[in-house]
Amino acid sequence: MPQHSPRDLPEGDPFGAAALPYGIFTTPDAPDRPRVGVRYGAYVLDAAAAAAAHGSPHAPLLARPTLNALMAAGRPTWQAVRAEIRTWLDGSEDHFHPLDEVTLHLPFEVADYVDFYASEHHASNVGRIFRPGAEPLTPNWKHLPIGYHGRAGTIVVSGTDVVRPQGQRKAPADEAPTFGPSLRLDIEAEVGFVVGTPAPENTPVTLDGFRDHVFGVCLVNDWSARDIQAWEYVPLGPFLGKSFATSVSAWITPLEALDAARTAPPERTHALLPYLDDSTAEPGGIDLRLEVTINGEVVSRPPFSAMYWTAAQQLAHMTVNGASLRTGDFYASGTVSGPEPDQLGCLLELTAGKGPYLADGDVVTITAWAPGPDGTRVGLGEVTGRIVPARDGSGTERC
Ligand SMILES: O=C(O)/C=C/C(=O)CC(=O)CC(=O)O
Ligand SMILES: [Ca+2]
Ligand SMILES: [Mg+2]
Repeated sequence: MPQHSPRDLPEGDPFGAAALPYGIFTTPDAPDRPRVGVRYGAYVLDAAAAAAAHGSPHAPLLARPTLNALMAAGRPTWQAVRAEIRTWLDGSEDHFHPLDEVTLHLPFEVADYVDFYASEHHASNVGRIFRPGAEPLTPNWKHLPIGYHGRAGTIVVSGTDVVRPQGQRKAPADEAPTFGPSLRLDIEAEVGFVVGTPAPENTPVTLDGFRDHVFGVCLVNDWSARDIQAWEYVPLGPFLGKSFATSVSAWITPLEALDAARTAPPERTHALLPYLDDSTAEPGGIDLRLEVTINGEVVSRPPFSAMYWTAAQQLAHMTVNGASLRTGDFYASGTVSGPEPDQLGCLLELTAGKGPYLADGDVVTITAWAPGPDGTRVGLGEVTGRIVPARDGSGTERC
């Protein structure tokens, strides 16, 4: 049944009271006034307007063009605001806007961006393709969550077109590199974690500190130009092959909404150093069911519960050297791939390195949901993007 009023939430809607993700939106009558919204079914609750109408002390955190002020306010405030929002859901209908009548914006100002490599299935598959003949997993892989620093300034909100990147490519058999549009443009289905509470330098975040620092979770597509990447990445890792654009969903799901989806990570095959040892910590895995479609056709259903390294371990690792955390720091899980052939999170793996990769005009959409309390579902929204031709206008066939 379509939702004619915010009060008619359809049974089983994944954007019910158990989810309540945050975003930043504008309405056509006030395009210059981005503010905090909360998704409820097919509607966006204007949290700033509802807070003002209810005399909430948190109104100033919500009448903002990004989530950063709310994110910086810390976990007790996140809990208080979420509890208040639940009481506003049956308030004035004037505070709700149909989702298809609003514009959604990049929900937070990104500070630093790190991308990890936490799926054993993905890392092994990619290792076999990129480094045939070598051990697929490097000797450090089971001892630390491998990551690299990405480009914060090119993170874009879902719905933004992605211009096919250009750069140097050189296949092993080529005599010299050539310059041009990437011919092996790929996706990476990932889950992102948004830091709210900062941490000063030289105070590493423990596994238990994860909940106090991470505000919420979103979906990520780490677009990857495999030809550029394969030629440039030795020895310092990914650079221009990934820095042209990274798409994130418009909705940030509060960590608390995923409590019922917590699950034990895969069994650890190697003893971990104390700061990463999660054998006695609360279950660090999260049961998120991702689905990847290209031009409307499902190509994969990657299970996030299969990730070897957890988001809590990644945060502990990121800060163990004394590095500080800022509000808006953002880290992505790494490509989510499961053990089955229909659970792989990128075309490199789905096509065993042979392609085809993305063609101009292709639309890639990643969605996900998690089990919520009492048999409900918690939707994570979607991250979508369309490939548009390289800036030099050269046509690129499906390749
Ligand atoms: O060289 C490799 O093994 C591959 C590296 C990546 O593609 C990096 C990356 O983005 C990792 C990930 O998403 O899991
Ligand atoms: Ca990645
Ligand atoms: Mg990227």
